[in-house]
Amino acid sequence: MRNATLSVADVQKAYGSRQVLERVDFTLSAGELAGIVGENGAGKSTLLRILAGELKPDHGWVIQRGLLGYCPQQTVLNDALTVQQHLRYFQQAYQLPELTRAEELVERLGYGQYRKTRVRALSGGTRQKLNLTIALMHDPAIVLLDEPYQGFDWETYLHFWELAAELRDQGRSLLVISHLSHDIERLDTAYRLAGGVVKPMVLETT
Ligand SMILES: Nc1ncnc2c1ncn2[C@@H]1O[C@H](COP(=O)(O)OP(=O)(O)OP(=O)(O)O)[C@@H](O)[C@H]1O
Repeated sequence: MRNATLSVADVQKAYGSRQVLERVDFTLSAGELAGIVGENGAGKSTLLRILAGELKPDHGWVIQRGLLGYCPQQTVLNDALTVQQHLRYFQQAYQLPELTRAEELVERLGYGQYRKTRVRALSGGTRQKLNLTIALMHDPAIVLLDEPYQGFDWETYLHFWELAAELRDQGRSLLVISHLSHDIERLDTAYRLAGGVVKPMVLETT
């Protein structure tokens, strides 16, 4: 496939006797905004954790070409640190010379007033904004997002999709996990995860 940045083939995963992923195959390309929808418990987070390298599949392989950004469903934040301290911490982790992009994302997502606030005092939606900022601040080529707009108000939800489309137009690859079928109209490619397999959905064009 043209400019494939993420190739997934024959990925299988069971928890004990429960086979969650039977066989997952798909490819993500540069400049593609894709999504995977599925019912609660279908295995979406399990798949994303495997793609992010956080969980080992029982079988199959994942090939990634380019830097990865991952926004997990559970935020990976420290309650005792402020927003700004998180940005500094991840600046070191990603070895970024400056925080320009991170600052831009903070402004874009509209939570600049909380820079000096400790995470324990942030609302769920604001924590999620920080989680998303951390996933994007190093300008990754491949972006894996697990229900990244949880707790967002409607306006922020729309800003999120604008940002996603912008990254796609800049040639990044995005994979968004969702349990909301109405998100599919915002995607270039939509897949449904059911019965342990991922199948393309036909998108209606207007
Ligand atoms: N660490 C684990 N050990 C055992 N079972 C697990 C584990 N993680 C997930 N499961 C089970 O595997 C199935 C798939 O879980 P997963 O979280 O991947 O689904 P999901 O599609 O992301 O669901 P949701 O939409 O509710 O987030 C569920 O039945 C879940 O209970």
